Amino acid sequence: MSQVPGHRDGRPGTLRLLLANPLAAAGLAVLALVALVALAAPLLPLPDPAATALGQRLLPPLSPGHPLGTDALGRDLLSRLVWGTRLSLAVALAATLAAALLGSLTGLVAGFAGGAVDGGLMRFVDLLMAFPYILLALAIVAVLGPGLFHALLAIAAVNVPFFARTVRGATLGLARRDFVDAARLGGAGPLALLATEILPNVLPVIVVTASTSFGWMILETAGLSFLGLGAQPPLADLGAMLGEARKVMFIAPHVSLVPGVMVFVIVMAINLAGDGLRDALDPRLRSGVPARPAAATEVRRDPAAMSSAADPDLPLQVTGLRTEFRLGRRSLPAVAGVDLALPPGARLGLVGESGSGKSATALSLLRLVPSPPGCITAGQVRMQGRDVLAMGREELRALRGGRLAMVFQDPMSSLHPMHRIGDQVAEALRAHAPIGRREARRRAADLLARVRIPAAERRLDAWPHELSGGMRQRVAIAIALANDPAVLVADEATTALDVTVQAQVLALLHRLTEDRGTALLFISHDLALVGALCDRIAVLYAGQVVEEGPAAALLAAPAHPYTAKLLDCLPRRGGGADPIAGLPPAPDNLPPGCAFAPRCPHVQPPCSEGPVALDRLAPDRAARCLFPLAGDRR
Ligand SMILES: Nc1ncnc2c1ncn2[C@@H]1O[C@H](COP(=O)(O)OP(=O)(O)OP(=O)(O)O)[C@@H](O)[C@H]1O
Repeated sequence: MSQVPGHRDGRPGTLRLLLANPLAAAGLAVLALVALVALAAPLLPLPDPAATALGQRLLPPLSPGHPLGTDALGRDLLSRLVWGTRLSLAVALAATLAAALLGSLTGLVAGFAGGAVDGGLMRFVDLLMAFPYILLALAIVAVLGPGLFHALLAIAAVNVPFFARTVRGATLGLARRDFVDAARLGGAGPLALLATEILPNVLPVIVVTASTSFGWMILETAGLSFLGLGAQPPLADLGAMLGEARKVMFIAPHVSLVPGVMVFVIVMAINLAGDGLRDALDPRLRSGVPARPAAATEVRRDPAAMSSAADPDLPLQVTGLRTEFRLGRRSLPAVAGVDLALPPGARLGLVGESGSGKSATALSLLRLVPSPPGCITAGQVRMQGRDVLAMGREELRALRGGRLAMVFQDPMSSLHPMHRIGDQVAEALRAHAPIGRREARRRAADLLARVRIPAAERRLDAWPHELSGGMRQRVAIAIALANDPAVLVADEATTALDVTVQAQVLALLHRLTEDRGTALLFISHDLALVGALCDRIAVLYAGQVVEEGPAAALLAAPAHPYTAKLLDCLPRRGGGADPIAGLPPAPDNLPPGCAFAPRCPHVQPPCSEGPVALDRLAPDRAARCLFPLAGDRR
């Protein structure tokens, strides 16, 4: 793939992202134009903005020599507008920089240091915020005396608290995060932590706060000048122009309209550009257009390449599924043509190394891969014959958490911390069935009992943080089971649990498939765990199934060298594990031929010649290998 110049990873830069957002680009263009004209004011063939000509008072726009007319003293409005804009922009910019610097520093120190430092600094900030800001600014100017510089100081001072509070909030959230603790453990001092760990994360917040405050500062400067406390004659910024125009507002409205429209245009342009900047600076939104992920993964399939062999009896049938992540001009095929079939009550294990595409496959089934950057580009996901990838919004909403449910790795992030668990289970029930609160609560208690939560009735009122990790995962499973799903997808659902709890959750999942005929897709990197639970296993490598078959047969005699190597990685009693040499390839940089060839101990020249198909070895086994292991080679 070709790359965007200047960006190693091919992602678009901030400016390109900003320009890709039409509103932000329009705001930026208007702002650039206004700033350019203001900067070029001394070079433009404009009359002196302070030169009065009483004989030419209040000329209307389009008068000869005065395109925007004149004011009450006969001064040229166009010239005053350009010079006034220049002054307003300069004051607002200086005040923004001063407030951003002082406020951000206060917020950073308060949020990072905590304790008495935080208390002292924030009480002072609260004190400043206790006064209406315009009153405070008036008070400051009253003490210092009128004048543009004093207005600048007043406006900067009243905006310090906004920066301080915003930056402190962002810093507080970051200061106790694991990556900061890791840097602290690595020996970084407080200053280094602030500069290298916290500041880069807070910077987008500062930039966005500054960009929105800039608009406010233009209005505030205009406000003070309008009241006669800012720019003093003959100097005039936009606010002073408005103040002077007030007296002739009814006989010559254009005199106030000219600066008024300019204030409106600048403030709108700044807000639009500021919004776009916030999106462009957020690395999570950098992967394409600056937008938040859509409610469902985008599907862009070639209709001509759709297969039609649907089996209406299968709870889940995946054919040729292909999911890509589009990062600028790069395209990472995380799922590269996956086929899976789950009959009722089946337990299919999906295993593979980190990055092999397990989660991307699982999320694609529910169309939960974030778009952008994710996009499903080929294949079908059928539930009882209906193609999930062709479903509309409502149908998809009913399906998720209904017939097709999912359990994630970390129950703490899937459970809402502010709702009692009984309410969360009841909500899952009520989202899919028209039942009352009392009935939902009764069924919620049944569900908690079904997932073996002791004293289920009492636990309904517990908060997520009051439960152990294992209990939380059971609640997540209870929510997934609320609507008796035909298919349950469990993505690393037991990875965060200790072995005894893990065994209990596995037993629970096993019983579910046996008792209710729920088909289970169990995703894990742990082959032993998958072997203990599942009746079939599919091994994923570089987004493709490389081997599939009954669990016992596949574990006893793997056919693909990758499966064999994965088995070697399992710790053995009395001996260590044997890790696989090398690293999995990047999805967008696969070797020609078999993706495992560069790491394969049995590689032969034909392996690197061209794509390798998933071949049937027996009626119920398949491997994507030209030289599958057999007999003593296994
Ligand atoms: N939001 C994303 N943007 C860009 N690339 C992504 C994104 N999510 C996943 N990928 C890439 O897709 C590939 C597959 O990732 P996936 O999360 O499916 O792997 P996995 O097998 O589930 O790994 P793990 O076991 O570590 O969770 C990886 O190369 C990963 O870097």
